[in-house]
Amino acid sequence: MHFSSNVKQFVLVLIVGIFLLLGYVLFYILYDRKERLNRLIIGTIQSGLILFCFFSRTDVVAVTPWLAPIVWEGTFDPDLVDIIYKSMNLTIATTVFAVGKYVRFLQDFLETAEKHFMVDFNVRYYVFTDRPDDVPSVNLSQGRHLSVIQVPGSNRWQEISARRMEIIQTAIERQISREADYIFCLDVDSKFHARWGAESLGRLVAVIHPWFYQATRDRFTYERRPASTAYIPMDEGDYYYAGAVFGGSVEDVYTLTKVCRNQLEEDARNSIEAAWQEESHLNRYLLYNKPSKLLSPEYQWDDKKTKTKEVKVIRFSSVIKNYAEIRPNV
Ligand SMILES: CC(=O)N[C@H]1[C@@H](OP(=O)(O)OP(=O)(O)OC[C@H]2O[C@@H](n3ccc(=O)[nH]c3=O)[C@H](O)[C@@H]2O)O[C@H](CO)[C@H](O)[C@@H]1O
Ligand SMILES: [Mn+2]
Repeated sequence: MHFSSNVKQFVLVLIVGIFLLLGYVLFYILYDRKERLNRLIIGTIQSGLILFCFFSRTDVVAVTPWLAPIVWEGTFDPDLVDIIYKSMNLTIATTVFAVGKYVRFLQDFLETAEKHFMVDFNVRYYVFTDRPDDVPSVNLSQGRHLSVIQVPGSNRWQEISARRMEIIQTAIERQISREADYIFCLDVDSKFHARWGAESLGRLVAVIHPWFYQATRDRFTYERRPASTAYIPMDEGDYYYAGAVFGGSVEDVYTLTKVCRNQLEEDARNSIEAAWQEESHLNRYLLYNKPSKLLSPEYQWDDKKTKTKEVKVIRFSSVIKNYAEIRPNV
C-alpha cells in the first residue's frame, strides 16, 4: 500500500503520542509525586519536540553536504531574522539589466520589489540599460534609491546576458563597494510575489534552478566540453544553480564576477561559448567556491512550471515571455 509522506508522518506522531500517554499513566500509577512531576516536565518537552518536527520541513533537504543552509519556507522564523538583521542598518544593492526591449519588464520588477524585496532595509537598485529615457519612474519607499547606468546595446542576447559579469564587476569597483554591504544580481524578466527578506543574506548566495532541483547530476546542463573554462566533468557537481539570481557580500560577489568575466573572455578568445553563457561559468565557479547559503527554488520559480508540493511559497519568478519577439536574435 502507498501512503503519502504526510499520512506516514501523521500515523508516526499518533503512535508516539499514544506511547507517551501510556507512559504518563504508568508513571502516575508507579511513581511518587516528585518523580511524576519531573516526568511530566520531560514528557511535555518531548511532545513539544515531536510537534516541532511534525510542523517543520521533513519533505525537503534544508542543508548542503558542506553544511550551508538551503532556505525553504518553514525552515526559518521571519520575525527573528528581521530582529537580528534590521538592527545592523545594512544596505542591499540590487543589479538589474534592462537592455533593448527588456526595459518593458522594469515597471513590474520594481513595483513588486517595493512590496516584497528587503522591505524596511536600505535598498539601492542599479538599473543597467541602453535606454535610460525608458526607465519608468516608480515610487520608492524611504531608504530606497535607484541609479540608472548606461550600457551599450547588442544584437546578440547571449552577449547581453554574459556581459553582465564584466559590467557588475566594474560597477562594484566604481560605486557599489562604497554604497552597499550585500548585493543581489537579478534577472529583470521577473516579479516578486511574497517576502524575500534577510533570510537570504550570506557571504555567497546562489539559487537552485527550478527545473533541476529534483534532477540527478547527470541531467544538469553544465558545460561539458573540456575546451571551455566552464567545463565540469560528468562525475562532479553539487546543484544546478540558476543564472538569474546570485548574491552575497559585495566583496565575495566582486571576486565571483571577476573570475567569471575572465573565464568568459578567455573562452571568447578561444572561440567557444559555454552552453548557457554566464550561467555555465557561474556553476563552475560555485562548484569550486561553495556558496555559504543556498536559496530554494521559491526564490527563482518559473511561471511556465506548475507549482510542486514542496514549494509552499513562490517569492520570485520569471514571467512568461515571447523569446522571438523580445530578444534581438533567436
Ligand atoms: C530557458 C532559457 O533559455 N534559459 C536560459 C536563459 O535564461 P532567460 O530566458 O532567463 O534569459 P533572459 O532572456 O532573461 O536573459 C537574462 C537577462 O539578461 C538581460 N537581457 C537579456 C536579453 C536582452 O535582450 N536584454 C536584456 O536586458 C535581462 O536582465 C534578462 O533578465 O538565458 C540565460 C543566459 O545565460 C541562462 O542560460 C538560462 O538558463
Ligand atoms: Mn530571465
